[in-house]
Amino acid sequence: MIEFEGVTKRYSSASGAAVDDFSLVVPRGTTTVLVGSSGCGKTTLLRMVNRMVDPTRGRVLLDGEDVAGRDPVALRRSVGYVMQNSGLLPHRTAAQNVAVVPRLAGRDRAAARSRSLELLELVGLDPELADRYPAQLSGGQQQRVGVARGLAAEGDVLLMDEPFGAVDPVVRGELQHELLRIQRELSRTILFITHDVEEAFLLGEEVVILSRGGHVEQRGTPADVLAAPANEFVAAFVGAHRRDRRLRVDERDGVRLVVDGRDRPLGVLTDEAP
Ligand SMILES: Nc1ncnc2c1ncn2[C@@H]1O[C@H](COP(=O)(O)OP(=O)(O)OP(=O)(O)O)[C@@H](O)[C@H]1O
Repeated sequence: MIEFEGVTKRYSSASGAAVDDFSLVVPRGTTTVLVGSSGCGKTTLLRMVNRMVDPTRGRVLLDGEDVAGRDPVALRRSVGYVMQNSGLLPHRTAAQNVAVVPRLAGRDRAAARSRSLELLELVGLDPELADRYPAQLSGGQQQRVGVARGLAAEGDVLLMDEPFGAVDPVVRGELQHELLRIQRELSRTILFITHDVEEAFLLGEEVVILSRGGHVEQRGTPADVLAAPANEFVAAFVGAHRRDRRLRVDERDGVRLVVDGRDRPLGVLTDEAP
């Protein structure tokens, strides 16, 4: 479990607060997505969890323990972290990049390699690519390696900072669905940040809509937020007024189709249980 207790961050005494009095609980084994536009403080919040940023005020607790009392290096080894541009070491192969994590945790070379190959398989990387260098992989493949490396941390917390932001929409969709599958299997405690509300709705069991200064405009399940935006800011941000979000049922040849506001069919209505 990750808990933010009234955290504030000022990068300098002259500047305003990047994050002002933010509180949140991310329950164990769930995915919470922080979503908001550029500069609202998402990365600052994420980095407080592994002490890449220390709060000016307030506390962050991991499983009840204040991270301020933890050794930053040991903490960062135990918390998985996946970033937008994968952050892979260019002179290490995909398998070596992942194996670095278990090696640092004290596993021997053979055990670290076997763990690395297991994780690369879990994230859907073709085993033939394991011994390639990052520059020999596509952006999407590099991100898979980045996710495998994040999962190699021994703790159950995974921080994901716009991990799929730099890949094309098709690959992005694949990676999102892979993450959902992996999460069904592993039940990690995931804090994910994005500025893409569609991604937040797809991945988050809970979504937190932020405005400047890490101000929480609304938090809830995607369904709660979409059904009842708390205010105009949220309604505009989630596109509640967009025509293509409105669905209706259309009957064609005796089949009831669900279509969106642009007449695109989304699926078939049946009376069967899912
Ligand atoms: N190291 C730093 N020193 C000074 N100011 C910073 C630093 N890092 C972030 N800030 C400022 O803090 C505010 C929040 O930045 P942060 O990166 O957390 O936002 P973000 O929501 O993650 O944005 P983005 O989506 O663009 O990455 C911004 O105004 C930013 O300029």
